[in-house]
Amino acid sequence: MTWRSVKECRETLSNWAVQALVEEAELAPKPGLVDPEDTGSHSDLTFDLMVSSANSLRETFGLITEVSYLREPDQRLREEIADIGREGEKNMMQATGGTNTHKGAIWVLGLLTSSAALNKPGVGIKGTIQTASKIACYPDRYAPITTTNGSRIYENFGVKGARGEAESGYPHLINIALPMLKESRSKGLSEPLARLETLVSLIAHLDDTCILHRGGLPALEIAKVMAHAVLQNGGVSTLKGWRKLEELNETLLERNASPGGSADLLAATIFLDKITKKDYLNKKAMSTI
Ligand SMILES: CC(C)(COP(=O)(O)OP(=O)(O)OC[C@H]1O[C@@H](n2cnc3c(N)ncnc32)[C@H](O)[C@@H]1O)[C@@H](O)C(=O)NCCC(=O)NCCS
Ligand SMILES: Nc1ncnc2c1ncn2[C@@H]1O[C@H](COP(=O)(O)OP(=O)(O)OP(=O)(O)O)[C@@H](O)[C@H]1O
Repeated sequence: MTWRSVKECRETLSNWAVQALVEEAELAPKPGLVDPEDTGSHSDLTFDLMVSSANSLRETFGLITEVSYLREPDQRLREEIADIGREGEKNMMQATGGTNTHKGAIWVLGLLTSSAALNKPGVGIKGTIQTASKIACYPDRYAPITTTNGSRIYENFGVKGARGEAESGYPHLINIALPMLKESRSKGLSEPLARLETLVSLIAHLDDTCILHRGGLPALEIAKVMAHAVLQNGGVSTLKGWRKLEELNETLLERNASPGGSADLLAATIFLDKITKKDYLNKKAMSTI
């Protein structure tokens, strides 16, 4: 099986990446994060801004798809998509008037769209993640030497954040988010509840540098404990679990903390879910050779 053309590949994958970001933003009520009901811990973000930022990234994901199309993962590809990703960050900053809406999301969805474009469709979720990780492991030789929230966190806490998650093969996608989405659906949860449960399970496990840089280690620890409490009390589809989710939200707001890394990995989970949809695999997006 293969794509009919690079154009089809580009349009399909960039649409799904943008759609995954929009669906992540639309999910509510997310603790500490921007959604249609409130802006969580973010005084400089709105739901409309998240959606227009997501749409402004279609070109970035499209270009990444195009340069990756049926290539091998190698150092040159890594550097080409790093360049496009950095340009995408600049465009995002322009589209939002200087606010970071999707930096972490550009990183993970950039790597995944690149991987999905260079692999043939049908390689599956694990294959797509493995190649994305392989690309991330090549050194980014032209990365500007600047201090970022992530670099400060690494110096202070030794936590590797978004880069470490990619280089180690996305363990929180493989071991936490994807199994939780599957399990929640098989228990009969509605799609929004299954996604919310997936987000909570990510918060319970991830060393999220977004929480760390806003609230320090105490915020990260309490967020994990309280997210675990949601799951231990039956999850988001039960009254007790829902109360715990509200408590988690209140605590994150009190500490001005936001699980942006978990939100990015939820968007990645939604994207990966789309690439295994049967209509895409059987007929819609490709021909069989
Ligand atoms: C690696 C990245 C994220 C930069 O790291 P940096 O230290 O500057 O990130 P910073 O801390 O400012 O933001 C990272 C964001 O990642 C997310 N995040 C935080 N923790 C985690 C985690 N444990 N796992 C996954 N994502 C996380 C959050 O949204 C957070 O805000 C990336 O932006 C980058 O290197 N870009 C260069 C362009 C590039 O190579 N692109 C390639 C594909 S597009
Ligand atoms: N729905 C969402 N709400 C808020 N953040 C999200 C959401 N979805 C994804 N994110 C991620 O959260 C990160 C935004 O975090 P944050 O606002 O803390 O930005 P920052 O620039 O790291 O911090 P600061 O604004 O404090 O300097 C982005 O990298 C983005 O990918």
